[in-house]
Amino acid sequence: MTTAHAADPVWVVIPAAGRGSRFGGDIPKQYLEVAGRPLIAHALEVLLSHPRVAGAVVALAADDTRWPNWESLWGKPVLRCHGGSERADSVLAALQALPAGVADTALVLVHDAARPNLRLGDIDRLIAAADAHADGAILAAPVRDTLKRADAQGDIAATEPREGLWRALTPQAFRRGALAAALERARADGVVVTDEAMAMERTGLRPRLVEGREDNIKVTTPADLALVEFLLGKASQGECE
Ligand SMILES: Nc1ccn([C@@H]2O[C@H](COP(=O)(O)OP(=O)(O)OP(=O)(O)O)[C@@H](O)[C@H]2O)c(=O)n1
Ligand SMILES: C[C@](O)(CO)[C@H](O)COP(=O)(O)O
Repeated sequence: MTTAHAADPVWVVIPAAGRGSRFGGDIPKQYLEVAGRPLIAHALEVLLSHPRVAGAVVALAADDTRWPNWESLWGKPVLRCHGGSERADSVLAALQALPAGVADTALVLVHDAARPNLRLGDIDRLIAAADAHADGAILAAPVRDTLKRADAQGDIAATEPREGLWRALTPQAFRRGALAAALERARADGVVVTDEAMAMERTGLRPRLVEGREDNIKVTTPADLALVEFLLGKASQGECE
């Protein structure tokens, strides 16, 4: 498998077609206003501000009425497509919606719309790792807590070893053609992959883990919102770089 060259343009895919069922509420969480802007705007803008990034495709729900019709940000194209019933379907649809001139060897960064607190330093290190590692790379955070397995009653059944365990974050960086093929293969096998790396691992590849910021959190429940609001406020003041 070929590796990307350091000057090649990188494209961004943002899965943003989720319903936010765990979050609840009437507004899909990706459109909740946080630190003065919709959640989806924060990560999209920091990704598009990176000099290697050429543009983005955002996967939206077919009945999405809240997309602000951005067609470009930072002078770069922001395209959109309809997502699917699973996150992986939305990612695959966005890969297929990339402009025709984007090569199969082009590096694509897949990033959750629900992760607004992304920093340029993490993007830099992820792209550098993916440029150099043919199997791709993902941002991740080492598990620092003791892990317990629950029984049916919600009591502790076991303590699981945490050595070598990491929490997968996003962006996850892979080459367009290889990622699309891996996602199509998982779909054909009837396997729902929960991240892009899982699809690539299924084909025998071993993507590189790149330690990312612990505060690159995914807004999943209302409890996450206050923390993200605080973190984005600090980021806007130039802190926590
Ligand atoms: N069919 C789907 C499901 C999820 N996503 C996106 O994938 C990201 C991470 O998913 P998650 O946090 O689970 O979002 P939701 O699926 O909306 O949340 P829930 O599982 O609570 O419904 C989100 O940006 C979400 O919009 C997507 O594009 N298409
Ligand atoms: C892709 C991801 O954010 C990596 O941790 C995670 O798998 C998304 O899970 P979700 O249940 O779709 O939010």
